[in-house]
Amino acid sequence: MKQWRSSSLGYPRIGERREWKKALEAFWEGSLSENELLTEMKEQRFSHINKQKEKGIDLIPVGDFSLYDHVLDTAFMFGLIPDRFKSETGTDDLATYFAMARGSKEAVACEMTKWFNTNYHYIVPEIDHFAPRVAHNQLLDYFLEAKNELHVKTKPVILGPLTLVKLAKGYQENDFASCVRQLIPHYMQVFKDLEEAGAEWIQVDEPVVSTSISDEEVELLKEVYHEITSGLSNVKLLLQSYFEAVDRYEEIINLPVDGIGFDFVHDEGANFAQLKKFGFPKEKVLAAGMIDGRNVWKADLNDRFEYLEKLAECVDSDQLIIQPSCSLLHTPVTIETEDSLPPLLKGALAFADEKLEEVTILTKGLNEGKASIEPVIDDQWRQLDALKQSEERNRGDVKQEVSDWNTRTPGRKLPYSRRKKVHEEFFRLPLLPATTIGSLPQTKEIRQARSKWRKGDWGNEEYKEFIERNISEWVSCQETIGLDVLVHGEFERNDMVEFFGEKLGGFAFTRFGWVQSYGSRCVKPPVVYGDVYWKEPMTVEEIAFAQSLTDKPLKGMLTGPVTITNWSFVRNDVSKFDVNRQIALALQKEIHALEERDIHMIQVDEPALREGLPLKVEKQAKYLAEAVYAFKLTTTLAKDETQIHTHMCYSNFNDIMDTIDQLDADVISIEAARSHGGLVAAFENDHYDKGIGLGVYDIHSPRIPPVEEMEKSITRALQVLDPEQFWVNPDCGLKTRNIKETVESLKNMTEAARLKREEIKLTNSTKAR
Ligand SMILES: CN1c2c(nc(N)[nH]c2=O)NC[C@@H]1CNc1ccc(C(=O)N[C@@H](CCC(=O)N[C@@H](CCC(=O)N[C@@H](CCC(=O)O)C(=O)O)C(=O)O)C(=O)O)cc1
Ligand SMILES: N[C@@H](CCS)C(=O)O
Ligand SMILES: [Zn+2]
Repeated sequence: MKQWRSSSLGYPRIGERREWKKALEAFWEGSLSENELLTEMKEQRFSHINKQKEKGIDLIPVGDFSLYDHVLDTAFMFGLIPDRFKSETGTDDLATYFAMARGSKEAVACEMTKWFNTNYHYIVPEIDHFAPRVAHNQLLDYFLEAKNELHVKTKPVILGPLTLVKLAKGYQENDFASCVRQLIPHYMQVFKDLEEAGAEWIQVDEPVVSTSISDEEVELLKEVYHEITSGLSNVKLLLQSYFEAVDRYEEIINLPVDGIGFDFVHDEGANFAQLKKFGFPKEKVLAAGMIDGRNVWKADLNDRFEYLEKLAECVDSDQLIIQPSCSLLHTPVTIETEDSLPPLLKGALAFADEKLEEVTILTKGLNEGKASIEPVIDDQWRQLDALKQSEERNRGDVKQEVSDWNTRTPGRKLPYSRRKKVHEEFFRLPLLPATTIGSLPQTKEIRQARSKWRKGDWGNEEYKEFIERNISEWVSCQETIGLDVLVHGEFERNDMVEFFGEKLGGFAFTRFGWVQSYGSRCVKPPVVYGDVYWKEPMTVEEIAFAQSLTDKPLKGMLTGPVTITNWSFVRNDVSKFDVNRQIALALQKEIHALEERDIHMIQVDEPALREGLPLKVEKQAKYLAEAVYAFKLTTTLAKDETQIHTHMCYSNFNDIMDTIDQLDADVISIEAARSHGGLVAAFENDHYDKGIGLGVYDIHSPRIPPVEEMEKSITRALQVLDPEQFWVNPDCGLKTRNIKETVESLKNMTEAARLKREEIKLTNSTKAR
C-alpha cells in the first residue's frame, strides 16, 4: 500500500525548444492571433502536466504556468491593475496584462526586479488605489481544464498574500498589514472556488518566511492563515517555503495549515536541525524539498535517501511528500536533447525532467524499500564520482594559484586619491564624461549572423568581418553622437556570461539549456564543472580593433567574477567562493592582456552582485566580503593608469553602499533611473568619493527620453555628488533596444551632458569673478 507521495512545485514554462517564448514573441509581433496564442499555450500547459504525470509525480501543479510572470498573474487575478492601464476594452483583458508587463503607447510598464536571490525577474505589483477583488479566478480555469480534459486532479499553486504585498510597491511600510488583511477575503474566494471544484491540496507559496522576518510579520502570518483556513472545510493548504531555512520554525510549523513545505537543500541543515529540536506536528504533512531545484546536477541519491529516512522517523506515515526544493522554473527542461556535452559531464547532469525522475525514485525507495532503487543509486553515484575524480576537477595549478593569494591582500597599488590624478592626466576627459554601459543593439541581423557562423554556413573570416563592420559603424556613430568614452558594442557576445563560459577552461555550455530570465527573454547559463582557468585572450581582438579606429578612450568590457558565478550553473563539490576566486584569477589575466594592447579603461560588470546577497541577514557579511575579495583579485594587478569601472543594475543598492565603496573601482555606473531619485538619496548620507554614473535613463523602455528630463536627473544627482566625480550614462546596456531608439536617446543624453557642463562652467567662472 502506497504511503508516500511525490510532488512538483512548478515546471519550466519555456518548453524544450523555447516554444513558449517563440509563441509569445510571434503574438507581440502580430504574426499569431490571440486565439492561436491561447491554443498554443494550452497545448503547452497540457504537455507539462502530461509529462509530469508520466514521470510519476502524484501532485502536479497548475498556476505555475504563466503568460509572462506568476507574480503579475497573482496581482492581475486580484485586480491590482494600476490606473494607467485601465483601458476602454476592460481591465482584465490580455492587452492590459501585457501592457503591465511590457508597457504600451499610453503607459510605462510596471517595474521589474529580481525574484529573491535568483536571476528570474518578476513584475512588481503596484498598490496605489488599493481595491483588491477577484477579477478572474484563473487558477480555477487551470484546475478545471486539467480535471475535465486530462482527468488529472492537479494541485493549484498561488503566491501567498504576505509575499505578494511584500514584493509590491506603492504603500507605506506601516500599511503592510492592512494591505495583507484586505486581500484575505479574495484569497478565500479563490480557495473556496477551488474547493468546490474538488481540489484536494492548494500550495500557497510564502517564500518571505525564508527571509529574516519580524515579530509583527509572524503575528500577521498567524492571523491571516487562521482566518483563511477557518473558511475552508475540505481543501488542504500547504504553506510552501524555499531558497533558505525558514526563519521562525516553531511559529511556522504551528500555523493553522495542513502542510508545510521546507527546502532541505539550500538550508545548510538548519531546517532539519530545527525539526529535530522542535519536532513536527503529528497532524500535518511535511513536504520535503529533497532535490535541488536551482542547479543542474544529479543528486547523490544515497545521501538524499538517508536524509529522507531520518525525516520519515519524525513524521507519521502518510504525512511526508517528496519534492524538489523549489519550482523548476530555474532549471532547463531536459538533458536528453544535449548531444554535444562531454559524456563525463552529461552523465552528472539532471535538468527539470531528470530531477522529477529523482523525486519519484526517492518516493519509490520509501514506498518499496531501498533495495528497489539501489541500482539507480549506484549508477548515479558512479557518474558523479567519475566527474569528481576527473582531471578537470583537480587542477593542481589552479588550486595552487588560489591558495597562493591567501597570503597576500589583493588591491590596487596606489590609493584612489593618487590614481585619480594619474587618470586625469592620462585620459584628459571633460567634466561629466558621457559614456554607455557596453552593449549596443543586438539586432536580428547580428543574432542571425552568429547563428549562421555557429551552423558552419559562415566561416570565421566572414563572421569576423561582419562583427568588425558593426564595430566600425558604431565607433563612428558614437563619435558623431559626441560620447566621450566609447565601447565596442559587444556584438560578438551571445550573452555577457555565456560568452565567457564558452572561452574559459572548466566551463561547458549546453545547446538547449535555456531558463527564463524575464518575460520571453531567456538565458543559457554556462556550466562550471571543473576548475576554472584562462586559456587565451577572450575579448582583446574586438576591443583593440575598436580602439584602433578612434582617438577617444575605448572602454574594455568584462563580466565580473561574482556575476559569472551567480549566472552560471556552478559545481556543488566546492564552495561558490572558491569558484569566484578561480574566475577572478582568470579575469586578472584578461585585464593584463587588454593592457598589453593599450586598453586602459576596463569595466568589470557586476550586475549580479547584489542579487546574490543571501536572504538571511547573518550570512550577508561573509558573502559581501567574498565578493569584494573576488573583485579586488580580478583588478589587483591593473596598472596605475588603468581606470577600472564597474557596473550594477537590476537591484536596489542602498543597502550595499559600503561594499560598493570597498570594491575600490575608479568609476561605477549604476542603475538609478527607475528608482526616481531613491538611489541619489542614498548618497546624501554617504561619502562616496570615486567616479560615479547614476543612470540617467531607463533602457528597458522603447521611449526616447527628452534632453530636459535627463538634465533634471543630472541636476538632482549633482545636488549630492561633485561634478568632478559624475559620469553621464544610461542605466544599463543597450542590447535590447533598436538602433533608432539607441541613437536618438544617446544624442539627447550627450546634449544633456553638454548643456549641464556649460552651465557648470558658467557658474564657476561667475563665482571666480
Ligand atoms: C543583463 N541581464 C542578463 C542576465 N543574465 C544573463 N545571463 N545575461 C544578461 O545579460 N540577467 C539580468 C539581465 C536580464 N536581461 C536579459 C536581456 C536580454 C536577454 C535576451 O535577449 N535573451 C535572448 C537570448 C540571447 C542569446 O543568447 N542569443 C543567442 C541566439 C540564441 C538564439 O535564439 N538562436 C536562435 C537562432 C537565431 C536566429 O537565427 O535569429 C536559435 O537558436 O533558434 C545569440 O545571440 O547568439 C532571448 O532571445 O531570450 C536575456 C536577459
Ligand atoms: N556590459 C553589459 C552590462 C549589462 S548588465 C551590457 O552593456 O549589456
Ligand atoms: Zn546592467
